[in-house]
Amino acid sequence: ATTRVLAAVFTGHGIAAGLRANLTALIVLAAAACGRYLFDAGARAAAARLAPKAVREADLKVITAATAAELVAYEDPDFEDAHAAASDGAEKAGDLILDAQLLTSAAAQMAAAATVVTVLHPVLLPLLVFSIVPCAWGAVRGARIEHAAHHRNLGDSRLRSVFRSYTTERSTADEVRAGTMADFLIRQYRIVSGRLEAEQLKATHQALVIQGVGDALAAVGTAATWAALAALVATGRMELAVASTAALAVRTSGAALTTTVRAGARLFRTSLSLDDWARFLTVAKAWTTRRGTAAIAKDGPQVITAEGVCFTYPGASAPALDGIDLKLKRGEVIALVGENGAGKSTLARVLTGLFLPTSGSVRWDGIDLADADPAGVLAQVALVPQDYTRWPLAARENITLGRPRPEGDTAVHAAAEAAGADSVIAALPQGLDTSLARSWWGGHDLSGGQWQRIAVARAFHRNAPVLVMDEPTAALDARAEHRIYNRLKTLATGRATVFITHRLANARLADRIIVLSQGRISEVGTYDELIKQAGDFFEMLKLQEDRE
Ligand SMILES: Nc1ncnc2c1ncn2[C@@H]1O[C@H](COP(=O)(O)OP(=O)(O)OP(=O)(O)O)[C@@H](O)[C@H]1O
Repeated sequence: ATTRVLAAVFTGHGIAAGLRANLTALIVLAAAACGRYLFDAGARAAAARLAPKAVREADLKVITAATAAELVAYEDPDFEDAHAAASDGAEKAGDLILDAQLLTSAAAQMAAAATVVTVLHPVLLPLLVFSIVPCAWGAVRGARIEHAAHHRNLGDSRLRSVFRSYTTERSTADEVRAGTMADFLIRQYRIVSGRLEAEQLKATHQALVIQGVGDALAAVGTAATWAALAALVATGRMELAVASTAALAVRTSGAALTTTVRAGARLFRTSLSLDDWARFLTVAKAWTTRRGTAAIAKDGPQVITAEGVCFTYPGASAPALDGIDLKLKRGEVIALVGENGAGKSTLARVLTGLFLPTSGSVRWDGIDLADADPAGVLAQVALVPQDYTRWPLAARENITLGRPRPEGDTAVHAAAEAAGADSVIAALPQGLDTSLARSWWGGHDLSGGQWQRIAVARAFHRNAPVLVMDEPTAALDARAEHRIYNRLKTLATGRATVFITHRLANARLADRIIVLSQGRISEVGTYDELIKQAGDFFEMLKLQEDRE
């Protein structure tokens, strides 16, 4: 149709008459242009609708895989790097849709133009291909080089964003100011940024050289196409109107080529990021499927036994736990004491199945936790960790953690009362409905000790048969601490309870005290027995009493 319209224009018998005679061709051209516009707009609209959904689903996969992985995975820097790359990849999932749409439409345009060129004269096609291939090669190689640099930079990128958030976030704002740390942190930020930029610049240079070679070869191909076209016209083997259509097609395919190569290279880079996303899902799965499916009794274990338990953190040179043997019965309260770094928190995590021992075993009623269904195990555990989280949620959700009991708020108030958090809730403007997200409008904040009472209330509310509290009263005033330990005996009835404390007088209420030293059990006994032994425990207690 284009050739017929052009021929009508170029014949010299009057343009209007020529066009009138070729009205059908003109209508075909107009319809093709409108059709193209409509299809293109439709494709863009569809891509714009799909892209955010793709990002959401990809991100949810990362979140689900990360939360299902073993806790110890977070101790492995490779897992963290893979996680960062996957989060990056998930964000690019939307680009994948948009780039794929752009690439498809550009490729369709190029294919159409190439078909036209071939129909007009077959010799033009190989020349056109010669102008495409080197350009595409250069772009793909360049994208690969830049992505490899991005990969090498993953650790530093993570470090930089950590520096950034530590420097500017509310939780660290007081230390940054009181410690006049801002200059130091900004200097560190600059150092890491410098490393990142140098690596990126090196990669960009390499990519530009490769792309330059590809583009130069492609330019030779394009020049050859134009030369062939000129030769065909000059030797009378192609009419001028046909040559004009061919010239239009070559121009169209040239423009489409540029878009195709750009979109293709971007798509390729995005696909490499999605490779990272997929790789993380595999890595996380490997950290998920390390346990069995044996079912734990629904009402929790009667006996927890640790035999020859050793635990070494990934990458650590020395074990944090070394040959621990221990038996904890339901209804018993055990206090774990020892110096900083002795292994108390690690042992608490191993006994509750949060970590699996590197060697040895932890059994709940004879079932090795390595063979047990992890969800079934953790459903029986209530844990107050040393570093509890100040969830940006309402007070109610900060205690129920999204798992309300059938009794509703009655259970929440009972748990709060046992943890001494009832007075905290009573002072909140909207009681349990008060948002504890200070950074958001209308949020309310609590003091360190008030937060700790809420954290203890969480564990009490969970009403699980295995209760583990890691320094639950470290931030509490004397009265609040006294109240919790007074209540503990009652709350521990029918449960297996472990608490970690540095205030050794609190260990008096435990049925058994276990003293840890450098990952080993150094003493075991009741409070009175350990005092009689006059060993480590007695010595630490004396030091504490003398100080007080
Ligand atoms: N993520 C980790 N990677 C490597 N080593 C770790 C990690 N966490 C703890 N450790 C090491 O494991 C040992 C035991 O740590 P753990 O936190 O269990 O001690 P703790 O007795 O609870 O100490 P504290 O009284 O200070 O809370 C320490 O030597 C510590 O340095």
